Amino acid sequence: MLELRRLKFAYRKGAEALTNASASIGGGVYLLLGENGAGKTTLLHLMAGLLYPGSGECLLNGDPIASRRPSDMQRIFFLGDNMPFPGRTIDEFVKMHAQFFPTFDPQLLADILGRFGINPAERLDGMSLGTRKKAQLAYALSLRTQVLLLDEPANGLDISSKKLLQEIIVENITEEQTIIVSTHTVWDFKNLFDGLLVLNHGQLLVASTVDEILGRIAFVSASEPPVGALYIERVAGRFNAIVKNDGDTDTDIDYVLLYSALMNADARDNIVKLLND
Ligand SMILES: Nc1ncnc2c1ncn2[C@@H]1O[C@H](COP(=O)(O)OP(=O)(O)OP(=O)(O)O)[C@@H](O)[C@H]1O
Repeated sequence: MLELRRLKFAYRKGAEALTNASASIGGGVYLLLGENGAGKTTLLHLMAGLLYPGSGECLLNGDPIASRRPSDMQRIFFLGDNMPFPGRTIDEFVKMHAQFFPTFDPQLLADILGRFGINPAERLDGMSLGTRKKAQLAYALSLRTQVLLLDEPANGLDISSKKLLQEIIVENITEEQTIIVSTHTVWDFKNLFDGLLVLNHGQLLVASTVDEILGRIAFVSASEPPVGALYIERVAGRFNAIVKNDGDTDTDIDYVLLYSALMNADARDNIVKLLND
């Protein structure tokens, strides 16, 4: 379990990049959304122990991650966008680094590399951007850490690789694992997520499971604007709306509509209040 307790962070010469973030994040795959500069990478770095909170805490199983206890560091892996992977080949990189992670599963690495069509003896510096990214993702997933933080994992991947990545994650995630995926392209993995985190100008507006969200609000499409809707968008003559879920209306989550609503100053407060009450 990851817990954020009134977590704050400011870069030396900047405004606060994260303001009073509080949340409890259990197992499952979470989508992390926010505009450019909203604080997503900052939050992932705090969760990985790569940054120290200005105040507040980020806890893993009750331990402050900022203490960087080896037993906690072995449970967390952060894969950034464009991260350098020193070593000539994946095999060589794994020999140098994977030993730090007791949960590393070499069979899973071989399996994922095989499914992506990557030879572990292939030189990393000769790989295309997308192939290198797939090799890095294969390594990250095969570490089987309790927490896996993926910053823009779909960057550089072709359409079939994105589909395959989604399948591999679904097949391999265990109940104890939390995977947080920061991405600007939700539709790449739209059936993958169990939860949602939304940042806006350093404020964590939403940190909920999809089930919790759908228990509070419903997503409807109608030929007339629904009365009392929390947010409405008109698309191709229809009204796509977010409404309060008073009963047990069963709808699918529309991440793009919810995100647009949360970025809309008129709709934001009511929806955030409803989701967090
Ligand atoms: N090293 C740094 N020094 C100073 N300010 C920084 C630094 N890194 C980020 N910031 C600032 O902190 C804020 C949050 O940045 P962050 O990189 O966390 O956003 P982000 O949501 O990941 O953005 P993007 O979607 O563009 O990757 C921004 O205002 C950014 O300018």
